[in-house]
Amino acid sequence: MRLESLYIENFRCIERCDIELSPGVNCIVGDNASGKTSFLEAIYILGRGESFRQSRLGQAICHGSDALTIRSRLNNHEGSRHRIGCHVTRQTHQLKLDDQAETRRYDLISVLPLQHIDPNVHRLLEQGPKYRRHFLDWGVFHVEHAFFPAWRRYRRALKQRNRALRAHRPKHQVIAWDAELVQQGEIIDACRRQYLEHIKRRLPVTARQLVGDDELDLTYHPGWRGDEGFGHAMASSLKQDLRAGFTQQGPHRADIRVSIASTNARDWVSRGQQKLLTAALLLAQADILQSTRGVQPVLLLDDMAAELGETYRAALAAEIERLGVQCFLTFLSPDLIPRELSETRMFHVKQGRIAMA
Ligand SMILES: Nc1ncnc2c1ncn2[C@@H]1O[C@H](COP(=O)(O)OP(=O)(O)OP(=O)(O)O)[C@@H](O)[C@H]1O
Repeated sequence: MRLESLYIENFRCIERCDIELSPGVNCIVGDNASGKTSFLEAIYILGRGESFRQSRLGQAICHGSDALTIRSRLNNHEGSRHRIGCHVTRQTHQLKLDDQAETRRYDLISVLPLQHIDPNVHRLLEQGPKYRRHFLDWGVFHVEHAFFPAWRRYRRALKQRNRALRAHRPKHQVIAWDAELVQQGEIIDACRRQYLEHIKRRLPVTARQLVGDDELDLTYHPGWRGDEGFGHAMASSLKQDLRAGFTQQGPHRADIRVSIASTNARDWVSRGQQKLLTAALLLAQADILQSTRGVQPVLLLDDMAAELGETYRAALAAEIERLGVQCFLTFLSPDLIPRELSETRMFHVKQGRIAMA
């Protein structure tokens, strides 16, 4: 999928922007606080229906305005075209895909798969399992069709079971949810395992080069103990669940371990290497999406030069070039744009005004 155009009105410091985009590499260049991240954020909102800044969308309305608007025309290489948009007021927000009466976040995510690589991307390795589950499930969602319905049913059953546990309801009201949890949990688990095999096969050369001859490996932890399956693990942890007041085992606790030469990667590599390794994992996902579903994701890379020297920047740029997908990269200065990126369209941003260079 590619964005042909982008229209932004009253979004953070961007009062108005109406531009045609390159189907390849788009570089957004400007000083600190000029509006580069806001530009990427606007695209992210179109593809996800929410912001990566974790604030309510209403807070992104330009100070002094009542509403913000973001719109784009999209096309894919097979010629299918879409229009997506988002209109936000202080009270409400409305997402719109083509002429659909009601657009859900699910519709946007399906039509515009976005891969976002920000300066904190290394937290995927450093921080809690939530980030790694999120990473895994982004790919599983787009590639394994059985995943999303199972995930939705699992979440619903988990919520009910936890509610029963918290309220100290009788045991039979708690275990009434177990069959559904186990059935859907096993589908989620199978989808994740299958997807992880794709990742292992496609982890780009960038990552292999990064860790030299040492072995880079990903190990999946399903979220429960023992080898006898989720049903068995769930039954044997009932007593602890009743005591704790929540469901302690299951796919909602899954994790993946990224290791190099059998050592956890976060304890082994430098911050710059962590960043490159994480970016390589995310780019592998983009690669899988293209090769298995023929869908091209859009890449958003915020300040890719931060903490990366020339060699690492060149390696990352070469990988982006190889993928050949549409991407948006921000830079503080044009000198930081790697030479490996060919045919780039450059936009200058100054105090929220965006113009083609
Ligand atoms: N709702 C808003 N209305 C107006 N301006 C806002 C709003 N929210 C944020 N801003 C401002 O927008 C400016 C641009 O922020 P942005 O994060 O896009 O900059 P940036 O170019 O990515 O900067 P850096 O290179 O320092 O990361 C900031 O000065 C910020 O204070």
